[in-house]
Amino acid sequence: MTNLPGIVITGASGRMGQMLIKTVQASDKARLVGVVDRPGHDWIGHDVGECMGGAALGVAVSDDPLEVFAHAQAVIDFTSPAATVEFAGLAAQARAVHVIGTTGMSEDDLKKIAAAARHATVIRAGNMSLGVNLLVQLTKKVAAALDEDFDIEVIEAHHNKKVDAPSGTALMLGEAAAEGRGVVLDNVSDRGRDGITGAREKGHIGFSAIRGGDIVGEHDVLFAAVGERVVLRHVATDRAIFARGALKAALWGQGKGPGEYDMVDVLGL
Ligand SMILES: NC(=O)C1=CN([C@@H]2O[C@H](COP(=O)(O)OP(=O)(O)OC[C@H]3O[C@@H](n4cnc5c(N)ncnc54)[C@H](OP(=O)(O)O)[C@@H]3O)[C@@H](O)[C@H]2O)C=CC1
Ligand SMILES: O=C(O)C1=N[C@H](C(=O)O)C[C@H](O)C1
Repeated sequence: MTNLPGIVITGASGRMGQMLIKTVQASDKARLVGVVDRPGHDWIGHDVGECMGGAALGVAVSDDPLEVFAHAQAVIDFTSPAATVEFAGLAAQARAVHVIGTTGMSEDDLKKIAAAARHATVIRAGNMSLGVNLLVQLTKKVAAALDEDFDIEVIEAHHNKKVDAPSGTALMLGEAAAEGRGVVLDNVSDRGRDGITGAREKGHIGFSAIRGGDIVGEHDVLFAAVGERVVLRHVATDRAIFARGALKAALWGQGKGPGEYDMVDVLGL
């Protein structure tokens, strides 16, 4: 039992943090060795199981990531860009696999994570579910098959607490569509249309974001031509799909060399 990879969860009190803790706890392939939350959070020092309203798990919430990472084989991190950049350096120092689900990262954040991945195993994806990663592959194929007479639009919907847009998943889908078409997304991306925008430019890839209620995550890739439309869709109804994917990544990463990997590597898609 004690030979099982030890996992640390950051952002313990968050929506994904709590789901990840339950997922690791229920697994017979890994053990929960630590959880981290922000300094000053009222869970610090208390048993995380009790904080979550259940039975004690024998794991206290810490505000000292480096001390906790030192006991882990993997850190699963769904927090904020600033926290994730800090954790990337600390996980590398502790020689723990860093699984990153955090979205909304800037180019500068991504450079810092790439730097950490020069001497650490980092697995990062804007969506850890099997279904979305399959949709990414399908999007690439459909975009390669259809010409610019088909306008590509990525439409996403999430809960009203989400802080970043477009979602990490929408960006993955946009990148896949651009790759399928043989173009660079940054050169053809249409985001945040408002006012007198002019007619849609041929070849562009548009993004729209809906925010409301408790929507877990919904993504459509629309290929719209004159007289017909193709729609590829993924609907998440339970955050457990992301947590299962993240745990799978943490286990897959054991023994892998330094580098930045994604869920396509993990799932072998
Ligand atoms: N890749 C994927 O499959 C998925 C990715 N996500 C992404 O994961 C991220 C988190 O989502 P969600 O759980 O809904 O968000 P929440 O806001 O519910 O959770 C984030 C948690 O991280 C904590 N946190 C922030 N900064 C620190 C820090 N410096 N040290 C420790 N903890 C910190 C927050 O604490 P506090 O509240 O005090 O700020 C909070 O508890 C988002 O970027 C989201 O887009 C979500 C689902 C799936
Ligand atoms: O913030 C969320 O909730 C989600 N974030 C990820 C994203 O930005 O795509 C994944 C999922 O859609 C849920």
